[in-house]
Amino acid sequence: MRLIIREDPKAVAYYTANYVRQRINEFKPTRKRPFVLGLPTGSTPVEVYWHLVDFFKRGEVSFRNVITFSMDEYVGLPRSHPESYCSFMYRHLYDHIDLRPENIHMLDGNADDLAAECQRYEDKIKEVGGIELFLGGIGPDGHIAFNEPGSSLESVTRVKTLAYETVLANARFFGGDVNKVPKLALTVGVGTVRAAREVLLIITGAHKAVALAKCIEEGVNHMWTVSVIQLHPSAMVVCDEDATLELHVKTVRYFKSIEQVQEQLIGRQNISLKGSISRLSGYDPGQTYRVAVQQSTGDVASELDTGEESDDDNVYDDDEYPEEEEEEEEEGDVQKMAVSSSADMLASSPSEINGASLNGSLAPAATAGNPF
Ligand SMILES: O=P(O)(O)OC[C@H]1O[C@](O)(CO)[C@@H](O)[C@@H]1O
Repeated sequence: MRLIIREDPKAVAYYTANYVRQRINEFKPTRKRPFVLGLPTGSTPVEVYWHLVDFFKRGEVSFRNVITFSMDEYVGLPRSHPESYCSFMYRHLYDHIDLRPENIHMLDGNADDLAAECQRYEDKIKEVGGIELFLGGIGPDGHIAFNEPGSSLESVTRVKTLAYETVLANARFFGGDVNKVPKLALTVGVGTVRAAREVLLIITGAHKAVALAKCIEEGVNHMWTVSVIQLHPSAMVVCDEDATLELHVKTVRYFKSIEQVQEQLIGRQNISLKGSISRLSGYDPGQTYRVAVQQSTGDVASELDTGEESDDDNVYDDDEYPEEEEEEEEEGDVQKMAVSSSADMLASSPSEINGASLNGSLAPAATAGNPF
């Protein structure tokens, strides 16, 4: 599992959106070979979606050959209700990008037969070849999607009763009135998330610090369903500093040092987007070095190996990172997307890459695209 720690929720959102953009572009989806993306709701991913909309508007990513599956939906709330997860997804993402309507998949919490609806969803996921990347959030009680404590770690899409803690947490979306929060939801299962080829979780805020500690430092446990990602071969958690408050200092340093060593010593050019080391060009095991921690503040936070210091804080210049080659797309309707170098991936904010920050106009206004 990778744990990527960024300064604050803004840096987490940018890192995550940038990662999704690059995964889609590296995949080079076509109509016949679409990129299948699982998506969460909640407040945490909102800024991720703003960035994705921004990338789309700038022509840096297309969703034309992306298929999406939402993680969950309330039972009994009309789809047109502003707090339905269906409305949420249109408001924050779908109304603003080029997804084909037929590629949008959501659970229907008003279906006559909820069990059949859940089975339909599982079948559809299989039919499109499984989920390539599941983006997820968690609740303060460590639930992933709406898989509350005690959920089977093999569970699939089903009806779930929400824990009181979750109802309380979500009351803020219903005028603070717990009585207005639906008590049932349809949710993909823990097993559904595990079956995705890659899982990326975003966890921010001190109120999720215990859940993150349970996820990272303790065993796999159905009372903290997020902990199941320890068993996943390709899982990454992107969190902010506040969410690390319950982790041991040693754990935080460990994960930060892994990122630093990879970036500074092994070299970004040798690391794939998903974190594996594929080659070792320019790597010198005997080199003396100074590690600059590239936090979003950009300051130097630690030094490894006290031998001779290099003149530069950065061992590698951005210019040294090879550009990925662009290939011809298979189909005429596929927009060509530039694949950014992995140097982009490691940046924490838009200004590090584009020299411009996200402008406020990006926050999408509620529009009428939600057909429900
Ligand atoms: O990001 P927030 O607002 O804390 O909410 C996260 C929640 O949203 C969910 O994605 C529910 O859809 C859960 O995984 C989690 O409960």
